[in-house]
Amino acid sequence: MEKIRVEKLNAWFGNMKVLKDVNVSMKEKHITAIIGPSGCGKTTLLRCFNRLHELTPGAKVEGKIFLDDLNIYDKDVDPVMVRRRIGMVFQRPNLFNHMTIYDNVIAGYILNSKKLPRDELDNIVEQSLKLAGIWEEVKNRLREYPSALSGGQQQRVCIARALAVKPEVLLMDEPTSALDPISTYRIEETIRELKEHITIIIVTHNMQQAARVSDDTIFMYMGEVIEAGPTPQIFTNPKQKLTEDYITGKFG
Ligand SMILES: Nc1ncnc2c1ncn2[C@@H]1O[C@H](COP(=O)(O)OP(=O)(O)OP(=O)(O)O)[C@@H](O)[C@H]1O
Repeated sequence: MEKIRVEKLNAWFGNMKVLKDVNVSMKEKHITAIIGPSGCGKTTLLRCFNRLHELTPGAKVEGKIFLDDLNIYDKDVDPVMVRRRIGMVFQRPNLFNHMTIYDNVIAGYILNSKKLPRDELDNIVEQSLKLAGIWEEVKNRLREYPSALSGGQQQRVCIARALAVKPEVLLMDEPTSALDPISTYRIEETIRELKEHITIIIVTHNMQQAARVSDDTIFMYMGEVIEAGPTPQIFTNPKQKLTEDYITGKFG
């Protein structure tokens, strides 16, 4: 089933058009990878999904993105609600250093002044850290600060924090680009486990990673979607010459 559908999406930074008539969709509880050479618009497209792009001064978006039946760019849609339903994990771990690991996981609740009973919060923290595959490593360290954790552990706490508010979609912008191979492997494992619960869209520079983790792949070039389809087909039998040239390393 389709979870997200993009229709005639165009985006700008000032006068520079960086997304050109993008039409593409993502299936529910699938992992969709967005690949393409540097500067082709992967991150911009990702940031349109939770209405972050428009926060950059001078940036503009036109077109529609449907989350189920809701066009998130409709005039009366609240971007904060969109960001609750569509969470995001960034390239580098960005935990709040002055907050404990526990408080970081429930930061979404603290920042929204949403008061929940302690045992409910405890439960959210445990479930989120379990889903992010880091519970065993931090369950006795919840009152410590993030700086006590490795980069890979911090990134998994970031994933837990994003999951804690129970989003339907998780956006990941090169989530392992700052990590060593073992941490990368563990995050990829976590991503694959998460798809049982959630729809995932991941931007990656790393084609092996796209091939390893994703069900579907979108190939972009100079602001356009060139080809989208099941990952095995994109990697072994692409329809477009440009896709084939990129996949086989002729440019990139
Ligand atoms: N804050 C910004 N202000 C102006 N232009 C920007 C800004 N961020 C990105 N761009 C430009 O928009 C275009 C698309 O960038 P985007 O970051 O979406 O590409 P990308 O495919 O994610 O690249 P990379 O793989 O290098 O991260 C590029 O030409 C880039 O230089």
